[in-house]
This record gives sequence, structure tokens and C-alpha cells, in this order.
Amino acid sequence: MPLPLHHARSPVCINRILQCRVQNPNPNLSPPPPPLAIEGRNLSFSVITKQGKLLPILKDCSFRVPAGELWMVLGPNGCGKSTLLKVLAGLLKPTEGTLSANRPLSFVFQNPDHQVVMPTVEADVAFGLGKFNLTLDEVKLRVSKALDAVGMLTYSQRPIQTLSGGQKQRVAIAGALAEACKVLLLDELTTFLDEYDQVETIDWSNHAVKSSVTGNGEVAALWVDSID
Ligand SMILES: Nc1ncnc2c1ncn2[C@@H]1O[C@H](COP(=O)(O)OP(=O)(O)OP(=O)(O)O)[C@@H](O)[C@H]1O
Repeated sequence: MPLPLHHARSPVCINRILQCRVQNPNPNLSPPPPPLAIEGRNLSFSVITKQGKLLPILKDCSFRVPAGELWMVLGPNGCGKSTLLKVLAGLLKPTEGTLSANRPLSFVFQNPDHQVVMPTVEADVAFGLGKFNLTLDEVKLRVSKALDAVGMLTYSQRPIQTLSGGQKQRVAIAGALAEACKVLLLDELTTFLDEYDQVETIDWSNHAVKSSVTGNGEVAALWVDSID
């Protein structure tokens, strides 16, 4: 399946991330590059095992994700994808290297049932906005723009339990967009989805980060997923 994305593949280990952006053959005519939203330089992360040995998990990992783009990092189980996301989210401190990521930053997890909590689509996307001191009209506007960005606006009143797994993932992404996140970290969203929902979720996620309909400015997304 051709993915309409820039993507980075890591067949063996995440420290071999390759940057896959195609260079413009005539840089004099090209527009200025979009600002970077996430940049990791020479990131390493190690833990000390119970036996007192240093166990490297990420090694010398460098990558740059511009605003308005969705990048995928694909790798086998245990290669360090979740660790990379935790480092990006600030949950783990890199042992070496530097990192910058625009804020606010939101996580969307692999099991949508752990993330969508309210009875209807609209209520779920509005749930996270309670902390922002917004008027009711502002909440409604943010919710409808975010749902529109992921193609779920017509589902606003639908009970959550009637949605497919992929639709629930899109509602979870809309919740993050409604909170005006600048960086989306998407952790193995395809795990519980059938093939159709996988393609839809990737397409709509890509659309959402490229779209300005949320009014957030451009969002960048880093999606990690497993490959056999
Ligand atoms: N605190 C820790 N102590 C020891 N080993 C760890 C620790 N955290 C992660 N690891 C190991 O580092 C490796 C990478 O883990 P990580 O969860 O990042 O992999 P992953 O690529 O996300 O895997 P999966 O695709 O199965 O989710 C694994 O071998 C894991 O056991």
C-alpha cells in the first residue's frame, strides 16, 4: 500500500532512522522550508539493569519533523519505538543528545477504548477543554473544527460504542486537536484496526496535520508502528 506520507523506516533498530524527504532539485525556486516542530539530535537513552549493566535502548538517534507533516517510524517489536515517544513527551530524560518539540504536545494511544471516555463523540472531544476556561460557543467551535479535520463531524451525536475502532481513533485525535496541540504522538494506532480502518486512520491523520481547519496553525505528527 503506498503511504501518502514521508516516513522513516527502521528495519533493525531505531537508531538507524533514515530521513526520507525528497530534495527539491532547484532550491533557488523552492519556498522556504516549513519550521521544524520536532527535532532530535543524537538522542540516546539507556537504562541500568538489575545486574548493574548499562542497557542502551536508543542510540544516536537524529530526526527532524517539520510542522504540517506526519512522519512514521516503523520497526520490529522491542526496537525502541515507545521509548522514543516517551523521550519526546518528556516522560523519559535522554541519556545523551538534545531535543526540541513544540508544545502543547498530545499522546494518542493504541487502544482507543482507553482514551475515549464520554458517551457521545461531541462530548468526548469537548471533555479535555474543561481546563481552558472557554465559553460554550468557543467549545462548540473547537469541537466542530477538530471533528471536521478528521472527517467525523457528521458523527457528533453518535454514541461512542457504535463507532468502529478506526473512528474511535479519529475521535481521540480530534480531542488532541481541539486542545490546540502542536505535536501529536501516535502510538501504534493500527494495532486493533482492520485493514480498512488502518488506511482510513492514516489518511485522516495525515489530512488533519496538513489542514489548517483547526485554527491551531500547523500540527506535526510522529506515528510509531510495528512491522514484522
Ligand atoms: N526500563 C527498562 N528497563 C529495561 N529494559 C527496558 C526498559 N524500557 C524498555 N526496555 C527495553 O527496551 C526495548 C525497547 O522497548 P520499547 O517498549 O521502546 O520497544 P517498542 O519498539 O515500542 O516495542 P513494541 O513494538 O513491542 O511496543 C525492549 O527490549 C524493552 O524490553
